[in-house]
Amino acid sequence: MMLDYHDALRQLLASLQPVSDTIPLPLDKASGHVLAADLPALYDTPQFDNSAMDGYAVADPEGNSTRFTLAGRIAAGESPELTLQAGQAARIFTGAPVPAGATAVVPQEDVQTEGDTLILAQPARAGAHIRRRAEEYAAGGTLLNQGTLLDPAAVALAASQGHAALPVLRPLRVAVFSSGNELREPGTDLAPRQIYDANRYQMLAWLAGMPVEVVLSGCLPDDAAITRERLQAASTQADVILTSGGVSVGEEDHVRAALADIGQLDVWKLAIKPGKPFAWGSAGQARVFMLPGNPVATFVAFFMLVAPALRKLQGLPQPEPLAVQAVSGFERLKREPRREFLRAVAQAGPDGRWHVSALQGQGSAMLSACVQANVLAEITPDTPVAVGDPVTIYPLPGKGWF
Ligand SMILES: Nc1nc2c(c(=O)[nH]1)N[C@H]1C(S)=C(S)[C@@H](COP(=O)(O)OP(=O)(O)OC[C@H]3O[C@@H](n4cnc5c(N)ncnc54)[C@H](O)[C@@H]3O)O[C@H]1N2
Ligand code: MOO
Repeated sequence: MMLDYHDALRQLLASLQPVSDTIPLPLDKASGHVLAADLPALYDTPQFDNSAMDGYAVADPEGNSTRFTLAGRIAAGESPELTLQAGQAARIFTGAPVPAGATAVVPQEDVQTEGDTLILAQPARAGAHIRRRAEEYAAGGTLLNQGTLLDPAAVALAASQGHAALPVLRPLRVAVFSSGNELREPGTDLAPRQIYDANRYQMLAWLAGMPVEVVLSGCLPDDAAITRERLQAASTQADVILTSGGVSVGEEDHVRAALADIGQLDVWKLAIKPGKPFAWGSAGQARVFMLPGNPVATFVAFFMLVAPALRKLQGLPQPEPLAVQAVSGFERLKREPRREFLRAVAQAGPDGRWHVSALQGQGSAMLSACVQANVLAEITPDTPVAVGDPVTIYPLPGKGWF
């Protein structure tokens, strides 16, 4: 009995332990990595009461004045000597420290000036447009929690508190192999019946968006002894070994057999389409993921299984692919016993829901639909789909959403 996708993903993720080694990375290299320890708030944020607007700081303790006498000017970066007395105002700019005595800031669009007199249409609300010291963070607290993905917002927050380097989980070391005697390197000549190696470059492209270090990359020949040797050598250098091809049932499919010889094969074959012969296991300390050779099977298996596994190994708290509910704009009468992931296009409808249409060219050798698709649409086993039926979609990266 082949495992269902959802059971397989659960089982796979449960079997993986995130890396634990920590390295420091400078801020400009930290994006996409996972924070390995809580990061302290070093300063109050903001550090001082400051203006949220270009305008005027006013001292109106009673909250009923509309006329003030201008008594000074404060720009960002300056330390005001000034203390405003009731009835006084100071010209002020966004980010500049609010002088002692000020009760509010009034944006410049809302005032008139006559010589040294500032005139408001109505009294300012107490505290208006003043960003208070420590209103966001107090020094000594936690700025970012361990396990946070260092996205642009988190990097900016760390920088805003003066952290120049961040402790992150060390990048995974990954080895990437395609396999097959028919494969040639792009840029070289093709002999008859040879094809170019698309899958190794596909896998490298998936990895390019992740905080990993590719330590080995190559093409394995259809040769049992060489495949064993290369995988064995990779297992001493890599945390993760990815292979594509040679995992099905043909006599020239040596990769799975090689893993069984040098390590351990945990699972082979899932009830998914495409991607059925997907397998995983381990060799020494290395986790091994074997992707089927058909390029679309590699695509689906990488996105739906390998990428979540890598996210788990990298310490991310929610490694599963994002699932979104949509409405089918297509009909599919076929009953397929494997759970299918169709290449599809989702668009927001006027009803505020996502509407999804399946692309032409669903063959597992047809990469063109992967290029056009912005989602994979999940078809439940043995279940026909009618227009208007609910469908789960998985947004693909690099298609304009993330
Ligand atoms: N008798 C059976 N045959 C096949 C079965 C099966 O259950 N019984 N499963 C089919 C399915 S489903 C898939 S998917 C493929 C996967 O097979 P392999 O992982 O062993 O892959 P290969 O046989 O090596 O190659 C399949 C196909 O993909 C092309 N390929 C391989 N690597 C690359 C690459 N790096 N770049 C571009 N194209 C690649 C290869 O030339 C073949 O055309 O098995 C089915 N067969
Ligand atoms: O699983 Mo295969 O991927 O159907 O082509």
